[in-house]
Amino acid sequence: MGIRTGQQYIEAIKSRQPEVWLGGRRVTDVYNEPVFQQPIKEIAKLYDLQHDPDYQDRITHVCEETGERVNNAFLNPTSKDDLKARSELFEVYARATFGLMGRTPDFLNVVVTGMASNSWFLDKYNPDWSKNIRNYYRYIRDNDLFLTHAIINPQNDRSKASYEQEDMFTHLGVVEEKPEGLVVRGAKMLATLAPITDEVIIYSFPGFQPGDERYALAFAVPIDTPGLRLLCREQMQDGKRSYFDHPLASRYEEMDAVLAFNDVVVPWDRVFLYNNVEAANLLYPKTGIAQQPAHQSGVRGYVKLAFAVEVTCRLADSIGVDNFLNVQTDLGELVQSVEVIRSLLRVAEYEYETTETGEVRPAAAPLETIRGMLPTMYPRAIEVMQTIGAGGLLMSPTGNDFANTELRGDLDKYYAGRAGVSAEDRVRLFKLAWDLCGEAFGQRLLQYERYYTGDPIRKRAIFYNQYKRKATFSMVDDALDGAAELLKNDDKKIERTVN
Ligand SMILES: Cc1cc2nc3c(=O)[nH]c(=O)nc-3n(C[C@H](O)[C@H](O)[C@H](O)COP(=O)(O)OP(=O)(O)OC[C@H]3O[C@@H](n4cnc5c(N)ncnc54)[C@H](O)[C@@H]3O)c2cc1C
Repeated sequence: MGIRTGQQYIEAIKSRQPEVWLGGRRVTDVYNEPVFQQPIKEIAKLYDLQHDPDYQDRITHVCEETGERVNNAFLNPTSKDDLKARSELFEVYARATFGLMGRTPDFLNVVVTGMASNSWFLDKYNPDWSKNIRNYYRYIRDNDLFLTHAIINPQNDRSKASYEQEDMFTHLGVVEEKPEGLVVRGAKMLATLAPITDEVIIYSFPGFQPGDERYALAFAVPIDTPGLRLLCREQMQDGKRSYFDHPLASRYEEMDAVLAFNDVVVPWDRVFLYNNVEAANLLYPKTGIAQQPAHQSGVRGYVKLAFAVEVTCRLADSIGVDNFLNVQTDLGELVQSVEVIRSLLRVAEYEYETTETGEVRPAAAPLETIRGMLPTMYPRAIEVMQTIGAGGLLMSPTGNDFANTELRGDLDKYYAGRAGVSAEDRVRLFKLAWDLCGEAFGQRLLQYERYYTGDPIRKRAIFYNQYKRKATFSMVDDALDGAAELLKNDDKKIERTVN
């Protein structure tokens, strides 16, 4: 089939009945559930872009194996141009959603492509795993599927390993092997967009210990697999709020869910790794599933930061405060932070690495630096937005107020911005900003930037430790050696105090 249309994606959603729980009730019609409907349509637009003549060549390519057109997320990059093709896709999708939807289909499609093109790694442990991931890659590529993932154990007692938790199957683990597949039980989190996807893939960050064998697993199943329960967080909007009052929250809410597996049978041909602590710990470092998706996240994060900064600049301009030095300094800082991330991305793409098998990966250090810096840069942009918007963020009237002719005169007068900015334009802008910096929707976006791919605190510590293993810090020796050399000949001797 190759690239899907938005309508084909919607038909797929309508055809399935995943076990979705939301606010204490079972959702029986995902497509018509108000909170899911607009996000489904936003994802559908991304599928449609693949058929848009203005975008098709930029975000898709003809697959050598099938001759069909497929998304660039399924491209195994073997050159700098391939990386650029990937980057272009990431940016087109990110700009279509202002970077506010983190788990658009490209993200996990890149993960699976990375696993499949490094299947040699799994081959060492079990040739079936390697064959399974390659077949799965072909299946999602040729059917253009949308995946969610859950790689974290639920937050129970983090001081204990999975096997030490009170109930052996609190964290997702294997109960038994059957002829038809593995039976798995327990939970994983935090599957963003799960209710509106086609499939879920399970794998984990490294950190398994001996004793964790039953939890060391990777597999994929359809999202409506019997026994798989999707426990959604509280919705942040009811799906009925107006586009005038909530121009972003009404469109881009990404539902997150804990996945509870109640004796789910995973067919053997969908098992990619199982009962092997070493393989589970090496999956990330060996298969490029850190770097390739981090490229997507970096581009997406860059667009999201740039968007927040643009909103803040327009906010300041609309009420004439960007003539003040303090405001200019804050805005300058934000624009520079966008430039930092943009530059890091370009460095990552320019200083790419080629693996022994010929896969081209964006450089790890700049991508990891983006990962380390965005969790402070994005919240800072939001803080400046709150500071500059000040009380105005809280006093916006609604679309219904503007529609009321009795009020309209007052609104046009009291809510107008600087000369040339009408009341309606100013209020719409402030509402856009409030969705980002005040609404629960915006708080989730902030938390997303901090945690979407693991704990930034530990990740930065790991980054330093890896850096230290390679670094010699030799400039320090050069400086000390130079001074020691001079000391021999010079009269600037060590001063000694004589009592
Ligand atoms: C909005 C959002 C969307 C997400 N989407 C997805 C998704 O689609 N798929 C997915 O799999 N995951 C997703 N995640 C989950 C994300 O991977 C986790 O939030 C992240 O890995 C951090 O884990 P945690 O939330 O369990 O925090 P914890 O690991 O429980 O950490 C809690 C606190 O304790 C500290 N801490 C914990 N353990 C240690 C330790 N050993 N040493 C030192 N300090 C420690 C941490 O620094 C942190 O401050 C998402 C998260 C968010 C917020």
